[in-house]
Order: sequence, then structure tokens, then C-alpha cells
Amino acid sequence: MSAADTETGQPAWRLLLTYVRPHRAALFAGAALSLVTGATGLMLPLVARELIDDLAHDRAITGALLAMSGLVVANAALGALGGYVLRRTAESVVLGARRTLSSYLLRLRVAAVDRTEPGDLMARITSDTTLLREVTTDSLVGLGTGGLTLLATLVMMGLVDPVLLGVTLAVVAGAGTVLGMIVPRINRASQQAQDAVGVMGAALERMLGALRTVKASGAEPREERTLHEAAEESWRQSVRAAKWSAAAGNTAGLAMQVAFITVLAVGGARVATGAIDIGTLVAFLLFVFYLMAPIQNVVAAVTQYQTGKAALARIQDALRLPAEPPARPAPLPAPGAEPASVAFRDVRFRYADDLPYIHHGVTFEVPARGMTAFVGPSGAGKTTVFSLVERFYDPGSGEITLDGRSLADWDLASLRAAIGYVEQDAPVLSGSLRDNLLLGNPGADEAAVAAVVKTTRLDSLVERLPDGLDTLVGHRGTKLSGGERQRVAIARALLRRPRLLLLDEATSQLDAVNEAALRDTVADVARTTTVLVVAHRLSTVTMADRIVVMDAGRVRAVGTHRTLVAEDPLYAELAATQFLAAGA
Ligand SMILES: Nc1ncnc2c1ncn2[C@@H]1O[C@H](COP(=O)(O)OP(=O)(O)OP(=O)(O)O)[C@@H](O)[C@H]1O
Repeated sequence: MSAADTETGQPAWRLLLTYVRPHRAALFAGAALSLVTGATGLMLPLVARELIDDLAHDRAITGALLAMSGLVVANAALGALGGYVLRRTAESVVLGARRTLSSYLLRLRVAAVDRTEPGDLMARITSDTTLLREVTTDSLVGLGTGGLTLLATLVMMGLVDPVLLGVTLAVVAGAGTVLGMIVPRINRASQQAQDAVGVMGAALERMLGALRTVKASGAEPREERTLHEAAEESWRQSVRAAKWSAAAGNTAGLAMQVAFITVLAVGGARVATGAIDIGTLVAFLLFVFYLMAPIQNVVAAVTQYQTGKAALARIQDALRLPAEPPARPAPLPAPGAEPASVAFRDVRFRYADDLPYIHHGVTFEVPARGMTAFVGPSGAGKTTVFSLVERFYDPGSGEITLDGRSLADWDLASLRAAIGYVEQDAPVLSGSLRDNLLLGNPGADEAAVAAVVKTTRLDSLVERLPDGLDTLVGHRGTKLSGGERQRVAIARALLRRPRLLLLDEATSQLDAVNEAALRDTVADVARTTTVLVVAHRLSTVTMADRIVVMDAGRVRAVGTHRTLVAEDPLYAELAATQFLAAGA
């Protein structure tokens, strides 16, 4: 079995058919048009013979001329129409594969994405799907029309002389054996060429995602080398595939020459013995000549299929990554909805089976309403608490509840609809400021947007920007400052009217005025919503209703700033060093 067959258990052509099936009517129409176009071409010599006959016998040639003109026009028109229908169908197959893949990638589990290179996944959607285009038209149609013509020609040959057909088939079978050895090599080389395109996509994504750091580190030559190496590897493998494809094509050509010579020799001997007459031999040789085109079509279809098969294998690999079940979007909490309570009971968690545990039995309870700060040394597992609440990952053991109900029992979309999440690096997506604010609640009205813009102190920024809320913020929000990005992320989360707000405070500082303003905003929000914050600032922890101190994957103390400073040495140390530095 080849790479495409092994893991899914079903051959690649079946997978191809699942993409092609919705367009089978159009594909058959295109193939039928191609056959009819071919037939009109074959009729031309007959009409031409008629015309010459008419001239020779002094008959009017108008009819034959009209018929010839009609055939020429029909041939061109049907050919163009057939070509268009086939190409359009192939594009629809590509579209179908791209839709399936992009929907699937959106549903991928975060843990699955952790183990992949986004650039490689992108290459699968953009580059691999493109290869399905040729495989649809060249392989399926080529195999269909070429196969039919081949069969018809073989039947005719059998009728003319079965012995010579046997001779021809023996030669063709020999060539088939050679092709059988070449074809897997085309598949392997194509797969490696596409893998190299994926590696290049991953390297590009890595470099463009950190372009400033690459430039500042003077790392351009090394990054350039990595990119060039991936491009060269793809070139090497594509050239290897081209070499084997050329060998396959020429093997078919050579086989036909050998068949021609063998038929001539064997046929000549048969004519000499009187087994067949010379007319039969000439007719048979003509058929051998006619056999050339369909055989080359079929060989081209098989070689083209190998490239498509390699692409299909890569697409299927992506579709086998673990994904969340498809879900319909859930409504956001109604205005004034009750805040949520959260509890962890003896939660043990690791990011992958081959990685160490991060949470070693985390237990805490957060009642509805109010603000709870999570503090602890870097790497203690605070952000991981948020990832588990959002169900980006599932715990290995123990239980996490929201409103007293296990997260496993929640519909994923409803769970996430109840939560607003501000990540530590506050991602801002390319697009306008408004797009970014409305990301989590596209239905929010102008008044709601204006209100969050005001509470997060984005109003002065919006006034300054040339197009206000419609100003484009650049790839990953590069046109905004770090503090502005954080405020955009908070505004976006607030616009969802969350029943639970998860705020992973940025370690970088906001300026004093904005920090105070945001502190007031969060304090306001905490009056009506449950707020969990991974705190890096003293100002945040001092206003928290409770503080959960985490260390090395465990909760070591829970209390208020005042009690913890007195009772927990680690907290006292953190408060004296880290927080004081940040909160000064
Ligand atoms: N996606 C991931 N895959 C594997 N390990 C991870 C992943 N995310 C985090 N970790 C590891 O889990 C541990 C806890 O990370 P976490 O982000 O929860 O810490 P934290 O307490 O929030 O730290 P900080 O205060 O520095 O943000 C770290 O050792 C980190 O290396």
C-alpha cells in the first residue's frame, strides 16, 4: 500500500471520488462533450472524402461544404464548451476540498495545533488542493475517455486478427510491468515535493511572524538559507517526479514502436503463410497506430494521479488531526445574566502524554461575582487554568465545573459563549479596529461599541485615528501600541457581556493613567461578572476579593492580600519583589 492508502484504510481514489461526487453530473457532461468533440473530428475525413467524390463525379458540393463547415464550427464550439465545463468542475472540486479543510482547521483542537506547523497547514489548503484540479480533469477524464477509446480500438483489433491482438497485448503488458515499477516512484517524489512546500510554508510563517526580531537579530541570512533549502528540496523532488513521469511517457511511446515492429514481423510471417491477407495486416497496423493516443492518455492519467494522490494524502493527514465536534454558534449571555461560578477539584493535567504534568491536583472554588487573582512564579500553571476553563484542553483527571456543572457536560459553544477571554499577548487580528471589537459579538450595536470604547479608554485613540473605528490596524495589530492592543482585547471581551471574564494580565506595563482606568473598569465589571485574573501587578492583587497562590502546579494558599502577606511566605516574597516592582 502507498502512503495515501495506509492510514485511512481506503485507497486514494475513493477519497478523490468523495470530492468529485457532488460534481459528477458536470464531469460526465464535460467528458461527453470531449468525446463528441473527438467524434466530430473523426467525421471530418469522411465528409472530405465525400466532397472529393462529389467533385470527381461533377456533383454539387454545397451540401458537403456546409457539412464540413458545420463540423468545424461544432468541433471548435463543443471543444471550448467541454474544456470550460471540465475546468469549471475541477475548480469546484478544489473549492470543495478547500471548504472542507478550512472548516476543519477552525475546529482543530488546540492540542493538535500545538503539534503542527501552521505554515504547513496553510500549504495544504493553498497548494495541495490546487493539485486536485489537474487530477480531476487529466486523471479522471483522461482515464475515462482514453480508457473507452482504448477498449473500442482493442475490440476492433480483436475482430480483425486475434493472433496479432495477442502479440500487441503481450508487448503492452511488458510495458505495463515497467510502468508498474515507475509509478510508485512518481508518487513518492510528488509526496516529498509537497512536503517540502509545507516545510517552506512553515519556515515563511515562522519568519514573517517574527520579522522584527529576525531583523533585529541580524538573522536574515540564516532564515534565507532555511527558506532556500526548503525551496530547493521541493525543486529536487519535483524534478525527480518529472524524471519518472518522462520515463513513464516514453515507455508508453517505446512500447507502441515495439508493438508496431513486432506486429509487422509476426503479421508479415502470417501473410507469408497465408493465414491473413495483406489488407488485414495494413488495417491492423493502422489500429496499432490509433492505439498510441489513448494509451498515452491513460499513462498521463496514471502519472498525474500519482501527484494528486500525494496531495490527497497530505489533505487527509490534516483531516485526521483531532478536532472539536461541529457546533452551531450559541447565543451570548443576555444583558444582566447571572455571573458564573467556577471550581477545580483535584485537577491533574499535562499538555501531552510525553510531557510532564503541569497541574498536580489543583483545587479551588470561585463563587459567582467578584474578582479572583491568580498569582505565582512564572510557569506555576496559572494560564493553564484559563486554557482548561475554555476547554482548549481537557484535564487528565479531576473535575472542572462552571455553575456547578462539569465542563464535559457543557455544549462547547454555550460554554465559550458565557466566557470572555483576554490572552496575555492580547492578539489583534488584521482588519479594522471595529472588526476586532466585533469579533466576539458581531451583532453589537453602535451604543454598546461606544460604551466599551469609553470604559477601556480607547476613545482618545479612536479620535486620533484617521478613519476612527474603521482604521485598519495591520497584521496582528502592528499599527497599535502594546497597551492599545491590550485595551482592544479587553474591549472585545467585554462586548460579549461575559458571565465569566478571564483576564491574563500582560506582564508589560501600561502607563499609570491607563492602568488606573483599566483597574477601575475591571473592578466595575467584577460587580456584575465573575472575573478571574492572572495578576502581575500589585494594584490588581490588592483590589482582588480573593487571591489564589499557585506554585509548581498546585494551589498553595487562598486568601486576601492582607492575610496572605502575613501567612504565606511565597506570596509575601512575590509581593515584596515582583509585584512591588511592577506596581510601583
Ligand atoms: N501548549 C503548551 N504545550 C506544552 N507545554 C506548555 C504549553 N503551554 C504552557 N506549557 C508549559 O506549562 C507550564 C505552565 O505554563 P503556564 O502558562 O500555565 O504558566 P504561568 O503560571 O501562566 O506562567 P507565566 O506567569 O510565566 O505566564 C510551563 O512550564 C509551560 O512551559
